[in-house]
Amino acid sequence: MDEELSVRPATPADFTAICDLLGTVFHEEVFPDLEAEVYETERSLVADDRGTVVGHADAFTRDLTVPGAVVPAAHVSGVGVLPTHRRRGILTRLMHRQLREIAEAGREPLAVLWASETKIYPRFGYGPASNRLVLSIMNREVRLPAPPAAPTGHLRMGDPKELLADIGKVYEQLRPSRVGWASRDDRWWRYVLSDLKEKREGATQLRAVVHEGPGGPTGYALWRAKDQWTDHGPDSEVRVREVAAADPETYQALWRFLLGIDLTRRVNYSLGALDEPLQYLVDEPRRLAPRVSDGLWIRLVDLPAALAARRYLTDVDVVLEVTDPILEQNSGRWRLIGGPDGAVCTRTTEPADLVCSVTDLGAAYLGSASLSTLAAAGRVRQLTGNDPATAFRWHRQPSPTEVF
Ligand SMILES: CC(=O)SCCNC(=O)CCNC(=O)[C@H](O)C(C)(C)COP(=O)(O)OP(=O)(O)OC[C@H]1O[C@@H](n2cnc3c(N)ncnc32)[C@H](O)[C@@H]1OP(=O)(O)O
Repeated sequence: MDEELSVRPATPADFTAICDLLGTVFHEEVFPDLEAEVYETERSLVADDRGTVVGHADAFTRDLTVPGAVVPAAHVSGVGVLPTHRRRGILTRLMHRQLREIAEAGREPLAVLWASETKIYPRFGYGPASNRLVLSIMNREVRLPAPPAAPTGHLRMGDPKELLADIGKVYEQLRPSRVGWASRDDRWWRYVLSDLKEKREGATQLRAVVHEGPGGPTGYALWRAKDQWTDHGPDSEVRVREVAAADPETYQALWRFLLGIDLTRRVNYSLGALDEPLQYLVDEPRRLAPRVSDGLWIRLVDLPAALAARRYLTDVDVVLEVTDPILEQNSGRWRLIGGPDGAVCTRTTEPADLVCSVTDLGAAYLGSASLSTLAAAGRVRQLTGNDPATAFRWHRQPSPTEVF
C-alpha cells in the first residue's frame, strides 16, 4: 500500500481536480457547472497522492423506490482512479471507507450504483439487481393496437423545461410504486433536463410530450431525434430517454407517438424494463431487437434495516445466514418475518434455512434476480424446504429512469 497516499474527504478546493479526473477516466468532456448542480462535497472522497487528486468516489443523497416502499439510498457515482495509479488498491480503499461512512451515518440502509464494468463491484457487496432491456426498434415494421374510438386524453408537445410542472407531477405520482426510480428534487430536475449541445451526440435538443387526461397529466415521454438520409431517403432515429405512463391508454398513446414520428426508421430506448409492456403490444416483437443488459447494482449497507424496509410478495418467515466480509455487522443469522404489509428482521441463533452472501441479497433485493436462480447457480444454498424465493419477487420488474 502507498505510504504517501491518503484517502480523505474532499474539500470545495478539490472540485476542479475531481472534474479533471472524471474527464480523464471516463474519456469524456466534463462540464463543471452542470456537475456542480448535484455534487455533494461532504459526501465526496478523494485519494490524495502528495497533493494530487488521483482517485475519487462520491454519493448523492436520494431516495430509491424498492418493492412496496421508498427508501433512502446512497446513490454512488463518480468513481475513478487515474491511469497512473490503477490496480494499487485505491478503489478498494475508497469503497471500504465509503461503505463504512454510510453505515456509520445510519441514514441509508442501501447503496445503489450503475457499473461501468460488471467485474468491479461484486467484490464490494453490490449485486446486479435490475437487468434492463435495450430496444432498437424498426418502427416501420411494428404496429400497436388502434387507438380507442373515443380517447380520454390528448398529447401536448413542448420544451421539457416548460412542461416540467406536468412532467414532475406525473413523476411524483408514479414514483412510490415504480421500483428503481430515484427521487428528483429541483436540482435533479435541472440536471436531468439540462440539454448541453455538446452532449447531444449530433441529435436534436431534448423534446417532451405530455399525455393529458380529463383530470390532468397522466404520462410523458422525453426524446430526441438524429437525422439521417440515405440513397433510399429518410432514415432518422428517435432516441427515447424516458417514458412514464399512469395507465395503459397513456402508455399506448405515448408509444404510438414515439414509433410514428415521420422520417424516422428506428427508435432506440436503452432503459426498458425486462417486462416492458411494449413487448406484448406490438404485432411483431422481434422487430424490437431486445437485448438484456445490467442496470442498478444494490448493496445492503444496514442489512436488517434494508430487509425490513421493503415489502414481500407473499408471507415469509425465514432464517438467512449471511456473509459480509466488509461490513461484518451484517454477517450472521437473521430472521426475516414479512409479507405484503411490512417486515421485521432481527438477529437470531435459530438454524438457517438459506446461506448467502450480502452480494446475493443485493441482487435479489429489488425482486429481479430470483434467489432460486442464484441457488441454481450455486451462489445461494437452500438448506431446508422453507424457500423465500417467491416472497422476494415483486409484481413488476425494476425500471430505473436514468443512469446517474
Ligand atoms: C459507480 C461508478 O462511478 S462506475 C465507474 C467506475 N470507474 C471507471 O470505470 C473509470 C475507469 N476505471 C478506473 O478509474 C479504475 O480502473 C477503477 C476505479 C475501476 C478501479 O480502480 P483501481 O484503484 O485500479 O482498483 P483496485 O486496485 O482497488 O482494484 C481492486 C480489485 O478490483 C479489480 N478491478 C478493478 N477495476 C477493474 C476493472 N475495471 N475490471 C476488472 N477488474 C477490476 C482489480 O484487478 C483488483 O482485483 P484483485 O484485488 O483481485 O487484484
